[in-house]
Amino acid sequence: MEDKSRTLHLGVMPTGSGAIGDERAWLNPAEPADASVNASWYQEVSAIAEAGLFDFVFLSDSVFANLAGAPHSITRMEPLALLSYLAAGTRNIGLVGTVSTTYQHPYNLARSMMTLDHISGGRAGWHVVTSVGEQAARNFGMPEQQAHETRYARAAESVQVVQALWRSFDEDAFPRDRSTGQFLDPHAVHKVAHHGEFFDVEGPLNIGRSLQGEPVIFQAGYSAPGVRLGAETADVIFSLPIDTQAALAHRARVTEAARSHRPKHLSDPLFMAGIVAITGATETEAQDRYEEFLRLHDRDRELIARVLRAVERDAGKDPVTSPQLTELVTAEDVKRAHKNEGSWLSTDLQHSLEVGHRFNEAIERIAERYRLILVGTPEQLADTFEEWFRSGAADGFILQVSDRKLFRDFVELVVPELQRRGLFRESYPERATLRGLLGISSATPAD
Ligand SMILES: Cc1cc2nc3c(=O)[nH]c(=O)nc-3n(C[C@H](O)[C@H](O)[C@H](O)COP(=O)(O)O)c2cc1C
Repeated sequence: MEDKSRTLHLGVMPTGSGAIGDERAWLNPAEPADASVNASWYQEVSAIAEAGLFDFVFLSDSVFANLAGAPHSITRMEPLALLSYLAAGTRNIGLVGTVSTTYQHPYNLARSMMTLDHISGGRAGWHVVTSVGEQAARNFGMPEQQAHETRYARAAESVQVVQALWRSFDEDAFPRDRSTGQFLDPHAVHKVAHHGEFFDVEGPLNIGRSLQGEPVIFQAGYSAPGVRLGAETADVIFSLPIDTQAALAHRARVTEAARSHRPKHLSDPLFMAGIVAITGATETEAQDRYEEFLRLHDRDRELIARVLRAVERDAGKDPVTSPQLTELVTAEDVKRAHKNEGSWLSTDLQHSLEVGHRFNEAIERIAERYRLILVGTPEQLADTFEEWFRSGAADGFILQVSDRKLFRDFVELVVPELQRRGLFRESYPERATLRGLLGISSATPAD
C-alpha cells in the first residue's frame, strides 16, 4: 500500500559556467562567466537551495580538462574542497561530492569524505563514479584506460574498503573521559586488514564516526556492472531518464539486480532523476522563459558543435546542420573520440551506433537524454513531479542549475506548491543529517 506520509526529495546540481547541453550558460549576462570556479556563486546557489529546504547540493566531477567539452568540464573546482567551504556557510543541507574510484585510493578517499562528514555535522554524501577516457588515464601515469569491467570491479572493491575504513571505530569508541584518563576504548577499534584484487589496506582509518555514522552513497550507471554496483551499494541512484517509462525501466533493472545482490541490512535505494525546471507565475511567463532559455542554449547547435569538437573536426565558418553532420562524421571518428575522451556524449554516440541507430537519430536521442526540461506553472510542475513520484518513476529530482534566477523562482513558486500538496517538507529537522533528510537508515550491518 502506498505510504501517504512519504515525501519527495530535492537536490541541486550546480553546473557553473555550463555543462553538457548547457554549454552557453557562461554567456548569460546575469551570471558570472567564471561561475565554475567562483566559490561565492556556489555559496549563493546553496543558500537558495537551503532556503527551499532542499535535501542536498550535488557536485559532479572529472579528473581531466576536457578542452573539447563544455566550459564546466574544462575548468572547475575539486568537489570535496568546495563542499567543505559550502559546509561552513550552510546548516542543514546535504553536501554530495563526486569522487572517482578509478584513480583515488580508498584510504585517502575514506579519510577526506569522512572529514567532510565531520566538518558538516553529518551532511556528506559520496557519488561513486568510474572515470572514463584515455585523457584521464594519462593524468595518472597510465597509457590507456582500464577496461569497463575492470573499472567496475575496482569500484566495487573501493566502496567495500572505504566503508570498512569508515567503520574502523564503533560509535562509542572514544569515551574521552578526563576523570579516568581513557581517550579510546581499544575494544571498539576494528582493523580492516583488506587484501583484495586491487587494494591491500591494513587500517584502521585515522578518523572516527560522524554524526550520521558515515556518508551516504550515491551512484549512477546504465551498464550491467553499473546497475549491479548501484544495487549492491547505493543509497541513492541518480539517473537522467527522458520520461517516466525510461525511469521505471531503470528502476526495474536495479530492483531486479538488488534481489540477488543487495545486502539485507540496506533499505531500498531512492531513485532521483536529473532535470532542468523552468517555471513562471503564468503559463505564458513560463513559456517565455523557456524561449529565452532556448535562445541562449540553442540545443541543436550546441550538440553539433560538441560532436565536432569531440571528433576533432573543424567545420569551417558555416553552421553545420544535423543532416550535414552525418556526412562529416563517420562511425570511425566516434570510435576514436570515445577511446580518447570517453565523455558520456561519445560513449552514448558509440552505443547508439552499435545498437544500429542512424547518426542523426543517435544525436537526437542523446539531445533528449541529456536534458529533461520541464516547463510550466508551479501547479503544472507540481503535477508532473507528483505523477513521477506516485508512479514510482522517481523518489525525487536533482535540478541542474546554471541560472540562479530560474532556480530562485523554482524555490519561491514550486516548493510552496509541493508543500501545499503534502509532497515536501515544511522545515528542516533539528540537527539535520543527510541520512536523516533522505530517511535512510544506518548503513552499518548488524554484528
Ligand atoms: C547520471 C550520470 C551521472 C554521472 N556523473 C559522473 C560524474 O560526475 N563524473 C564522472 O566521472 N562520471 C560520471 N558518470 C559516469 C559513470 O560513473 C560511469 O563511468 C559511466 O556511466 C559508464 O558506466 P555505465 O556504462 O555503467 O553507464 C555519470 C553517469 C551517469 C549515468
